[in-house]
Amino acid sequence: LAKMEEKEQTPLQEALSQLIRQLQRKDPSAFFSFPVTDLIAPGYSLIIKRPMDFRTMKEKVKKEQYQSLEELKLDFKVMCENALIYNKPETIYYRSATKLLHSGMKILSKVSWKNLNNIGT
Ligand SMILES: CC(=O)c1cc(-c2ccccn2)c2ncccn12
Repeated sequence: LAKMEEKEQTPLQEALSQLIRQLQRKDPSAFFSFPVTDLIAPGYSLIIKRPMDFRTMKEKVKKEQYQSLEELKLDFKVMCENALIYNKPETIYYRSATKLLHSGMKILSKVSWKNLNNIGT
């Protein structure tokens, strides 16, 4: 399909996209919406080995690169932990990451893979 004609999402992809939308609501400042660049964060790419952000997660859903909810949970945790590694505790990014990690894991612990799998069955 040409880029313009979006492919129909499977029920699973739809559920995962909805989950990411829920998690993004916990990042009102949109600090985690896009990949962190070395431009805004000097030395970032040298310090952070596994960068992750919500846009990348959404792309992975579209490319059906998540085989399980666990893999999405892992990317979410890595995204938050990267911010705790790179940023100093007193920064807004560190504080936002702490809050996002807690609120996000609450959301993710409520979602069971089973009911995600049963969608559309
Ligand atoms: C998530 C993160 O570590 C982050 C996001 C940002 C960010 C994200 C959007 C707009 C401006 N800054 C940022 N800036 C400097 C240092 C770290 N960051």
